[in-house]
Amino acid sequence: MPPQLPPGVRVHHDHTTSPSPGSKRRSLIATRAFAPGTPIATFSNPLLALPDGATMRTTCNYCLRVGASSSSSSTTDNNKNNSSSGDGSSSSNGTPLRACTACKAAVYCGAACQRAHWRAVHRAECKMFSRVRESAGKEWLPTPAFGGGGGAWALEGNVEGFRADEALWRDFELQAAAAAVYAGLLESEETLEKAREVLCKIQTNAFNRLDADTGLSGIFLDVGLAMVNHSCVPNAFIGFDRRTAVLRAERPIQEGEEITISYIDNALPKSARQEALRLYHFRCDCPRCRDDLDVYEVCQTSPDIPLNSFSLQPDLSKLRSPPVDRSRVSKGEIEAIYNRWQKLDKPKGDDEEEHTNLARARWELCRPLIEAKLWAVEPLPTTILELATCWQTSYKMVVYALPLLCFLCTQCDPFKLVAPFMPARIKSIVAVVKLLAVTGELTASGALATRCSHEGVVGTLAMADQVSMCEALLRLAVHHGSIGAAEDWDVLKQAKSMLEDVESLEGRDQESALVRAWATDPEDPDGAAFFERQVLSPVNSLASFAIEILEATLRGKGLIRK
Ligand SMILES: C[S@@+](CC[C@H](N)C(=O)[O-])C[C@H]1O[C@@H](n2cnc3c(N)ncnc32)[C@H](O)[C@@H]1O
Repeated sequence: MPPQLPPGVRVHHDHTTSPSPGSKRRSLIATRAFAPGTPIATFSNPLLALPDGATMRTTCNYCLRVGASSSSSSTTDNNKNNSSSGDGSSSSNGTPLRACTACKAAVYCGAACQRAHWRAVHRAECKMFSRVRESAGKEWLPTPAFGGGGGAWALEGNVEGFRADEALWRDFELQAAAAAVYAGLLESEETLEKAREVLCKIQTNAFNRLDADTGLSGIFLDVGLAMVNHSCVPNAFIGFDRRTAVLRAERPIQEGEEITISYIDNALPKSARQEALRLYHFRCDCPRCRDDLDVYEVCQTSPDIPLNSFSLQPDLSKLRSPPVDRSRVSKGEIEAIYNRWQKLDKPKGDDEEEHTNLARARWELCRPLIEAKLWAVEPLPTTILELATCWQTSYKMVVYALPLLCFLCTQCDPFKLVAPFMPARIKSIVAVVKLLAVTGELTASGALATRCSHEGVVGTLAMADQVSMCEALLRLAVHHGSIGAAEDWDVLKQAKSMLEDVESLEGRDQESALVRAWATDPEDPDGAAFFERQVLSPVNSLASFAIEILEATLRGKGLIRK
């Protein structure tokens, strides 16, 4: 039985090339045209939706939102006949989780999620968990990442490919044996073979939803969504909202066109992408791989460039012909830089000094990219982002995180992710707003210069209308977030709530009207001039200090006064 597919998509079977290597077998095809950002299809009846092992006790087992740690002494209702709305709508972010009183393995953020999970899967597994708990004599047990059967439809498993990977196959053999014991099944060769096949299918078709910003965690497998193939220049992307996955267009999609997503971080250099795709057992033949294109080359031809008229990179000519000097560094050198960068040891804890030392080593490795101004080429943007993330929570460095994030929003993100509604772009903008809230207070109290020795940063912030900057940036985030993300996405909810706060400030009627005029029509002359002068200009000015701040901090010269 083929999977039940939502409207908007169909499965295409590649019969002609069936067993040939490189054949995609099945693909998901659009049954109508989709504009960038539009939802293509929603998948809300997953075969598997589990927290992963590490987050099992901190994630609601039904809605998969992260909560506070679980309490095993709970007395939650485990009434098997109880029906409920079961929509799992309670937000469990930070909510204490309660364990099922019978098995103590599954945890929930509330009774609605517990009832819904009971109906969906838990009634079939609860007794088994209890039995294993009794025989193991432990208070609680992890849910095995094995279940659901995976055989509801003939999912691709690449079993022979996995079998050829000795270390991984040994791991699958162990997991399969453990799963058979767990499920109380006879450890016959037939059972173990089936279990291994299920593990291969999960590995091939499930999505890992771990995302600290959304508060989502876990493994998600839907047999319809599992028909989407990979491309490093995808035309679609997936967003998760609790137990639902929404497939959205990233680029314009025509009726009859294959829908593709990226299984990996597609901004990585080619060999790193190939390594990341190794577990999927195919050789990618997308244009990025075929011609070994870098992010700027992919960006230059992206049909999404015009969407940036309403963004922090509204100069579309920069996106069409990026100001980079490729002659200074070869693609082979970039591969080598990335490999060396990845091998550097990461600090185990939160020690700021250790993180700065790592950033210093990474920054030096990136020097050829810096000299060629290839700001959006990995591993440079990740080096900057990780440092900015570390500085955001540092009393000493928080102000310096602002130029770094402005730089990422203007010089890196739009080239890496051309569609402005991509969640990573929105996250960076909201991060800038949060930092402006800090610098705004420091400016108002006169304390900014005591926390930042860079006169350019202090001067720019002193001259800026930081509240209007926040308002305009939040409008960008809310506009694009409403296109590319779930309404319930924490970052979007924060942006909406901060926008309400800013709009409710008194004495800003004129500024608010101009921001609104620009947000309604970016071509409106007064609104556009206001955005250019009060938002874009200070954001670009702050961004222009990022590299010298990084050089000064990471090359040990102390922060320069400019
Ligand atoms: C999630 S499944 C996608 C659906 C799959 N084509 C099928 O027929 O079931 C992932 C598997 O599809 C195949 N696949 C995905 N993208 C591909 C691509 N671009 N080229 C060739 N095979 C691909 C690989 O075998 C991969 O392990």
